[in-house]
Amino acid sequence: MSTIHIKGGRVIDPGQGVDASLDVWLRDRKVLAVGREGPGDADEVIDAGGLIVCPGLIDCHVHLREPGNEEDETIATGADAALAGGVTTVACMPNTIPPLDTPAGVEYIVLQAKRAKKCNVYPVGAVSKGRSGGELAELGRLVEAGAVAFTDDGAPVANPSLMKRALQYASMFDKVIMQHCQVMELTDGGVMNGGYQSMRLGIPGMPPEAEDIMVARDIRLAEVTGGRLHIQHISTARAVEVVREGKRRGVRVTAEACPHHFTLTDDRLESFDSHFKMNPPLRTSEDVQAVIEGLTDGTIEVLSTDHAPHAPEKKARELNLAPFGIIGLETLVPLVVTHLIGPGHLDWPTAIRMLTVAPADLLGLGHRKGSLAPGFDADVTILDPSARWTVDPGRSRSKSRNTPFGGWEVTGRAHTVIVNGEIRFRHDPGERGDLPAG
Ligand SMILES: NC(=O)N[C@@H](CC(=O)O)C(=O)O
Repeated sequence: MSTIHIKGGRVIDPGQGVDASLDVWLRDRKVLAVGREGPGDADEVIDAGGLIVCPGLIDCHVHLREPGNEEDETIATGADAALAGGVTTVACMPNTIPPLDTPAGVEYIVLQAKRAKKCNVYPVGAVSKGRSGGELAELGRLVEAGAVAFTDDGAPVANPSLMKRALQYASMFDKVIMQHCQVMELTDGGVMNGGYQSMRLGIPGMPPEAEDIMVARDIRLAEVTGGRLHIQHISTARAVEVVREGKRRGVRVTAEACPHHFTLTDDRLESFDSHFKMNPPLRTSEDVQAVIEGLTDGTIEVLSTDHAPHAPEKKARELNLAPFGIIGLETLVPLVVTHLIGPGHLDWPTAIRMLTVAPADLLGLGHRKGSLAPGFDADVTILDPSARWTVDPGRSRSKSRNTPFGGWEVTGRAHTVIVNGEIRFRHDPGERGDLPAG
């Protein structure tokens, strides 16, 4: 029976409506108490003075690459990068090789994550067999094996009839269909956002309407089926507006935004640097502003990373041949602090909600994760809200280095991370890249 006492921190637990200087006690892999009085006999005491103590952060959109592309990432390395980013739970995407479209594939992820003993990993199953968009996967069997949601991420579920059936069938298990919204016929061969910059640079574009159209289509399908729809990595102003309007009609639609879509714009591609190549692509400043407004007004309720590691030699290829995607687990917190909380777009409780109780509810984990209520899992993230440091790709715990944020001076980082009642990450003070306070 081990007890951890986290004392003197600012406890922010939006699920419980808590934002106060309180102590937290963990015992036997569960939250024991949050308050000013607790058991005196702790095995470990953590001084959280000047720090933020919150439920373990949950990232619902992470590519771990295992099985099949272990040269980019493994479950162990990705789950370790999550810890360094303050993330205690990830939902991993099914675009592995083979894809997660069978119970055995889902069970493999669960087993490998347990062996790694880093962050918690929950598999997201494929919607269609082989992620081919042709035939529904056996969703019920995938749920039994441990799938917490379904997506064909990396590809849309393009066939509207299949999408409609997926929404209907998944709702039998109260699971969400996460959609990568892209009309492929409009983006074929595209490398960056389609618009003024792509024309100016002579780079094939992916027009925003490729996202807008599928978002609108799928919201209508969710409306007629009553199914649960989640819009992944939303990136366009029109998509945000369509989600806002769908919510007004009572449609069961949620949405997530990733840091690159609220910090970067498509003019960055003038560098022809593939670290600015991801899908959906970087959009215009109007789109960035709309994503921020969507976060501010609650249209977008989840923050995620779409952590998409690619080995350096793959990203070193010329722009139109390099794969889409960037890593993000270790820059999530600093980019949220620096570019959402710092400028006043979000307050701390709202930002923490988007990384705890909101993704927990999305993944059906809200009864045990995403809050510090007594009896909940002892997953705790302790953040240093004022730490200033410089992003150094070479120090990432990911196997890959493909971040566009290298060299950025940021504020905020993970201090201590506890998973299942065990301290699994401590930031070592004076680490290279730390900047003087002030
Ligand atoms: N988001 C990305 O840019 N890349 C994703 C797949 C995808 O969604 O295209 C990946 O798996 O690399």
